[in-house]
Amino acid sequence: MSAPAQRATLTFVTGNANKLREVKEILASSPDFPFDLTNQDLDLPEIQGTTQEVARAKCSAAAAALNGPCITEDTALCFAALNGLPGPYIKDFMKGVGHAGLNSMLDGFSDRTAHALCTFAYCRGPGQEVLLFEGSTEGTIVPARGDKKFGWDPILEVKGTGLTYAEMESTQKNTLSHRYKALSALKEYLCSKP
Ligand SMILES: O=c1nc[nH]c2c1ncn2[C@H]1C[C@H](O)[C@@H](COP(=O)(O)OP(=O)(O)OP(=O)(O)O)O1
Ligand SMILES: [Mg+2]
Repeated sequence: MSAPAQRATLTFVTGNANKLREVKEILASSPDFPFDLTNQDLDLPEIQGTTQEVARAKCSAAAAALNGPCITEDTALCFAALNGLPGPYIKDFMKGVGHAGLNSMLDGFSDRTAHALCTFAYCRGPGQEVLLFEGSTEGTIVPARGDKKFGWDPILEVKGTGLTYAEMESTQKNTLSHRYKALSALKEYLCSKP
């Protein structure tokens, strides 16, 4: 009887326990994912710039710090009326003004639509190219509804569902979310790689 093939390990660098939980939940239904996922929380600088620039810089820094392959993930919340802002700066906005403040920022605008944008970045090691995989989900900014356990989930009502992310079961969020779509793209790449 032959021993089971040894699977390589891929480190997901994040300090966000909810991201890690969702990524594990999504990958649980993907037995074909070609890596065992581990996690490290590294304190990495997050630069200012486009979502792609932020994602590349963070993943390069993570691969250098780990001296090995890794993935990182950046999530932006982009308001149409504000040309995509807060975008990658949503963490500071959440901390600074919270759900009610994010709603107030759109008062005076007729357009309250937004999209959640997830960017996975993959780097094979220090100095190597960073590859990006994006996923986006459309919605509308609404007064908070549902469980307050994950970030801005209560204020994004997902287009076509009538529900905020926070009102959904995790199984529903994990089949239509920005994170699910970006992770599917990453998975497709990793599974097709020779
Ligand atoms: O699905 C989500 N539903 C609701 N809120 C979310 C989601 N995904 C990220 N978030 C929050 C966390 C943080 O306030 C900001 C993104 O900032 P971001 O730098 O990507 O995340 P982070 O610093 O918490 O973790 P990490 O160590 O991976 O950088 O939006
Ligand atoms: Mg961060």
